Amino acid sequence: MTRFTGPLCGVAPARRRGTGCGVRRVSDRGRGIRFVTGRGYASLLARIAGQRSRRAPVTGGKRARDVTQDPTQGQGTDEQVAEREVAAEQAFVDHVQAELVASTERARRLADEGHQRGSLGHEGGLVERDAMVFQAAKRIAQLDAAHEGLVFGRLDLTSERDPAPRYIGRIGLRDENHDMLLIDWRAPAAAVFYQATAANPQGVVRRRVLRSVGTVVEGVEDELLDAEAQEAEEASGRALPIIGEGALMAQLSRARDRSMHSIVATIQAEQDEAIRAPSKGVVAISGGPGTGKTVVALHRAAFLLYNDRRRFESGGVLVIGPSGVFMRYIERVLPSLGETAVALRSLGEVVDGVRASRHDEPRVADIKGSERMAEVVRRLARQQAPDSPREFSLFWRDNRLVLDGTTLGRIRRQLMGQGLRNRQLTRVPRALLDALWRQVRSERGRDLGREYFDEDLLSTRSFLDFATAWWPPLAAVDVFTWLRDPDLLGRVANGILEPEEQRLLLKSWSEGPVDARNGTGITIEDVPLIDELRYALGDVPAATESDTQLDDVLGHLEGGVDIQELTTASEREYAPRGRAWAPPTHRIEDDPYAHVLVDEAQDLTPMQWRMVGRRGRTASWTIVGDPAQSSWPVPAESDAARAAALEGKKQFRFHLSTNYRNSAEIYAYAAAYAERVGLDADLPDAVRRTGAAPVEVAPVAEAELEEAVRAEVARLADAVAGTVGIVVPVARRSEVNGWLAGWPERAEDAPSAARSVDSSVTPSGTDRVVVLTGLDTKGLEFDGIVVVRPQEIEDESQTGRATLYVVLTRATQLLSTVG
Ligand SMILES: Nc1ncnc2c1ncn2[C@@H]1O[C@H](COP(=O)(O)OP(=O)(O)OP(=O)(O)O)[C@@H](O)[C@H]1O
Repeated sequence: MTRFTGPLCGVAPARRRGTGCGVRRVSDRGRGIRFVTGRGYASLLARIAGQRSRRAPVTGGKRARDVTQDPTQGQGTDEQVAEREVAAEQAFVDHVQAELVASTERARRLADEGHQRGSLGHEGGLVERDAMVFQAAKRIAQLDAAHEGLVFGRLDLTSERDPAPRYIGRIGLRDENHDMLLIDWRAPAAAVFYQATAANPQGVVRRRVLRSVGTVVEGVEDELLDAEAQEAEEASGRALPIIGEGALMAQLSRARDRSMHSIVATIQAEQDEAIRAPSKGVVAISGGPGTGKTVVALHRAAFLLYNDRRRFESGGVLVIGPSGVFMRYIERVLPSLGETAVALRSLGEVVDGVRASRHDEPRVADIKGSERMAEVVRRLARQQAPDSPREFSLFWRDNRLVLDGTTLGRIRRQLMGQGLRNRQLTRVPRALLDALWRQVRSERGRDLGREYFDEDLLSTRSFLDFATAWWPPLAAVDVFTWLRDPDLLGRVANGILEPEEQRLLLKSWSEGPVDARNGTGITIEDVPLIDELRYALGDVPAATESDTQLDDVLGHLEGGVDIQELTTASEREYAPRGRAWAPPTHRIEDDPYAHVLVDEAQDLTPMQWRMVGRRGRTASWTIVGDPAQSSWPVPAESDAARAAALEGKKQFRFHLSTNYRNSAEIYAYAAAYAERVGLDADLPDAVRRTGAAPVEVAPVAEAELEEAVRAEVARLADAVAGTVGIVVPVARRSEVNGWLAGWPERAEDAPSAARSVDSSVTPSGTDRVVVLTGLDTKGLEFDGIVVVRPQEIEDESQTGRATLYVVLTRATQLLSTVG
């Protein structure tokens, strides 16, 4: 690709002629397209510039000098040309911002009007209000999110194609006349912004990225895609100067904070293809570390919502990632693209009402993740509830009626054969009454008749107590705790799990009581087991949760399962930020989504695939992963579970080949490690050089480890502007966190270190320096990484080499290992 770079700011000296932007405004309203061309646009800019100078200056950034009315436009030094270009873009951005304010105001008025209609009180008014408030609130949410860098792109096409620039934004925007000001980046008309290359410019002469802080344009970064066309344009008086070093490098070199940012301005062509892939079947995106798989998948979610809003908003989009830290890392990307109607859940939060954040140790995690657990759980779901009565008897009209173990066993098998256990609740009384009525022999009893008999027993306390205790409604979480009984575990795991495996499981479940809602007593690896149980048992009828009396059961079940909806779609959608978690619905029917996006898919265990698969039986999918980063030791078993979860769906594969995260020096080091330890790694090209090779600190004795780590952390924290991660073996996490909490020079960088010594507590989302285990780092990135005792990380699990490879690929600028 031809690029022109000038001595100061990259303006090609030979290309500084020209008299103005020659911009025209595009409208697609009415018949065809209406243009406001050349002179018209110049006067629009002049008008906007005039308005802007009367407004209070925007704080928080350097304001470019306004030179849009400068008659000498097109002449001057490189710096002057750059300033003029920035000022012209600022004028446009100001105009868009003014429109945004007006548009938000219109949406608010609409919402107010909706509320007023609702207060009229009649039903029609309420329905109408809900619809209006829903639409207006959505628009307001979108527009608020769009305030940051709303306008980020500009395309200048050849005059034959379109002499007016096209502006690309996070959302599309029209002015009050419905003229198009800004094209939504997801619209077909914006695709060329990402797909045009120097080899195939598709009519684009210049692609420009606006670098903004809030609403202030700080600079522009241009790419010249067609030098010949540019010459021709300039010859006819249209100036298209080229400024800056290119947007991508500027973006990649920025300091990292604790959040992932949208890449909407610099999406690369191969990434764009994956983002815009059709919304059917399974889109599988692969690629090595740092190739943008996560960020591309998130932009794809935004694309799908834009493209088929009705389908994906009403059906729901579920984004699944490995951990709570990771979900917090990515949570701003979609709102910054104007999309809020997406459920973000870590693997410990996939099941409604269950929220686990702690991992089991690798040996236990391997057992719990294995497909063999599905059969263990199936058997568990058929067990009789511990402490439930084993027989029943009563005298009725001269008869002794008895339900003994054999009779109850027969009834139990018969009911189990008819479907899910909780769904049989309505059939239990009749089945028991049938067996009892058969024993009524006395004339006195028979003469009263069956109907009388049923009614009499259904109002007999001892019978009701027996029936509800013998066949209680069972919540999955409660049944899950039965596994803590060694005898019961031995029965259901017989022939499936070795005694040593059972011992490990019992040990993992030996800690205190369980409260699944806040993760007490359960791990991320337990969640798929609980889900499996939910599906094996069937839903617990909501009304029986607090009251298990049979008459309540009957009352609710005779007329069909009538469970109150606990949250509405709009409640879920407009939950305040940071509370994406929806209250539990407990309904299996509420599990499925219209689109399921799985990140770090290489790590899903077979049991997790079963759990996730249930959420997407009829969905389209996006799955991203890199097999070389997998921490599951039996890939074939996981592949089979994944294939079963996606059965019958067509797969579309995309591969990303450039590493945008690591410096070339760091990635060369990580790739050499992967090769040395025999990982079959997909090795992308790292495009950015820093000149800073990774540092291996000579092995230190245990007594000197803290000081060695402290020195490296200090060196990196001084050298980089952004985040620093200290990555440690699992067994050292608390210890190293304690060190960090005690280093006074890091008090400002790591204020929450003292609070998060317990490994189940994740470090705060704003700390600049944090301690993480190898597994915690999945999907994250830091400017600097200090790896403590890498050999121990490698040795601590069967897949320790893959984990260490992940760790070595997390740094953007500096990497240090302390052996
Ligand atoms: N086109 C792009 N423009 C700017 N930055 C990009 C681009 N693509 C990716 N990045 C950046 O590269 C980094 C890595 O992206 P991301 O985390 O999505 O990669 P990944 O393939 O999921 O990584 P891994 O598998 O190693 O976790 C992020 O900082 C992301 O913003």
